[in-house]
Amino acid sequence: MNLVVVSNRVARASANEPMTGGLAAALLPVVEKSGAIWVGSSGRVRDGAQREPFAEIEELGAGALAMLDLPAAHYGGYYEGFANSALWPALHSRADLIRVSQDDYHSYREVNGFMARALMRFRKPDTSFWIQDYHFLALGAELRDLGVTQPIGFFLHTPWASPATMGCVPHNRELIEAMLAYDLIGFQTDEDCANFLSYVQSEFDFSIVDGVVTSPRGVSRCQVFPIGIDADLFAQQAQKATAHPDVSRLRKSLNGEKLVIGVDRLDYSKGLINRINAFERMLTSRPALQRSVSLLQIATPSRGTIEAYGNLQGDLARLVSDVNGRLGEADWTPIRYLNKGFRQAVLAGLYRTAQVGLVTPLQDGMNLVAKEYVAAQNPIDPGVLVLSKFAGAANELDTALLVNPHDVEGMARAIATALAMPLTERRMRWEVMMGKLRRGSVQSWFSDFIAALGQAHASGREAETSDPSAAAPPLKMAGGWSRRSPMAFGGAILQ
Ligand SMILES: O=P(O)(O)OC[C@H]1O[C@H](O[C@H]2O[C@H](CO)[C@@H](O)[C@H](O)[C@H]2O)[C@H](O)[C@@H](O)[C@@H]1O
Ligand SMILES: O=c1ccn([C@@H]2O[C@H](COP(=O)(O)OP(=O)(O)O)[C@@H](O)[C@H]2O)c(=O)[nH]1
Repeated sequence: MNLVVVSNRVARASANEPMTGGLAAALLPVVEKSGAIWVGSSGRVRDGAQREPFAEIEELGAGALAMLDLPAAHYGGYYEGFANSALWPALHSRADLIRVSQDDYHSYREVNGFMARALMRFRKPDTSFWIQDYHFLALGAELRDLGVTQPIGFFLHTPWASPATMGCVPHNRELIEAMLAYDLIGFQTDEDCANFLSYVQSEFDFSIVDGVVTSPRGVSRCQVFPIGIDADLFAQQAQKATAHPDVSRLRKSLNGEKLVIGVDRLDYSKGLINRINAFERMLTSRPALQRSVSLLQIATPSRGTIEAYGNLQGDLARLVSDVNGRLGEADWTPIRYLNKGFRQAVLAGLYRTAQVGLVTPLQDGMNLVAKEYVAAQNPIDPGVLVLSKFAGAANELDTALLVNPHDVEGMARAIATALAMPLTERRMRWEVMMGKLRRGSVQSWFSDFIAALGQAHASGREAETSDPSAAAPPLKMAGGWSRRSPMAFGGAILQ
């Protein structure tokens, strides 16, 4: 089978540099092995109307990585604008942070259309397309407009918020209707899938049976596929990484202190302000812990040109400096705060050094850091994961200490409990989590989705041919054509 995977951000196997975000980190090893073509943004833009999109193509395992220069006139409106200042806040239940213009929406649609045209170059008769994330909600519909009748799947890496919150996104109705051009729509959790289906139910008069939506665009199956990691590989990396100079220097610098670790993009969804407040609360309400523990918070800069992110960076820097200034001593800094990224081969060793992993997002699609922290632990003496119940990962990692990230006092208590937890309890909790991580690997996430995509496409086609009303010629929808039959395009029939 030929597979084309599409995402905004891609990762280069050769780069050997810190990953920016879980999507790229998760996809790299599996796409590499699958022989698929992975298409995404190069991070560069190009002026003018491009007849043939410019793509830098390099080998990726048995397949290839194609990095496209996106149109200069639309990149900002698409990425910083509609994707990250309308969809991202809404998907993370922060409709109050939506800031977009009509032009941003136009740019978002332009880039989705541009990507669809660019993908035609990689299309063969047996190609399946797998589109990733909220940057490309309308890409499936754009591909159908170009006559693509092959399987097209979509996976959302973020949460899907309540219908009321998603209803705050400008143009939500036409955008979500366009999503029904996908054969398979994948979510991280049952709650995300249920929220999506209740939006569809409340806005449209389409049949929904067992997660299958039948609309004039065709048949779309909605299903849950929690993304995983390669836990055993991560465990090996962590063991090796203890010899890395960055890790051994950290160990030496601890002088017997315990370590709590947080690793996040600098994003308001990650709950960083509440986390720092909770760590401070733990130290002030339990003075005996002062000097005996510190927090290493890695906060990798992200989407820095967006106002909400810039504000957060300033607020966080001030808060950390205030806590360190008030509580620190000449020989003890309560919070070691870093605005840079580490390669996973080093990160794995940092996780293993820490007695507590602190992962407390206000909302998170999955949160791979939580899974990586668990996988990196020494089985003989594992650390404790303190995990927000609003991270997708909490569904599987339910023997972590689950916390409400809005409850600062509760989090302070949980961190103190984690620091004092006896070995037998730590082992018992860790073994359960590690077993689940092994069973829900990123490899099975990938192959389960691809298998379900084939089935969804086949059964959708079957349903369309057995339903007399589906035998009608392709339906012209407000936003394009249905997938019911190939359409003429540029003088040729594209199949
Ligand atoms: O590409 P960026 O704008 O720099 O952002 C990085 C990625 O952030 C989001 O990651 C999500 O995917 C993870 C893997 O499934 C998941 O664990 C996490 O909860 C999500 O936040 C975003 O969805 C990606 O598109 C970005 O590339
Ligand atoms: O310095 C860093 C910080 C993070 N990461 C990786 O970035 C990903 C973050 O993914 P997660 O799902 O936790 O959150 P996202 O940033 O995608 O919202 C994880 O795989 C981390 O290993 C990394 O390689 N180096």
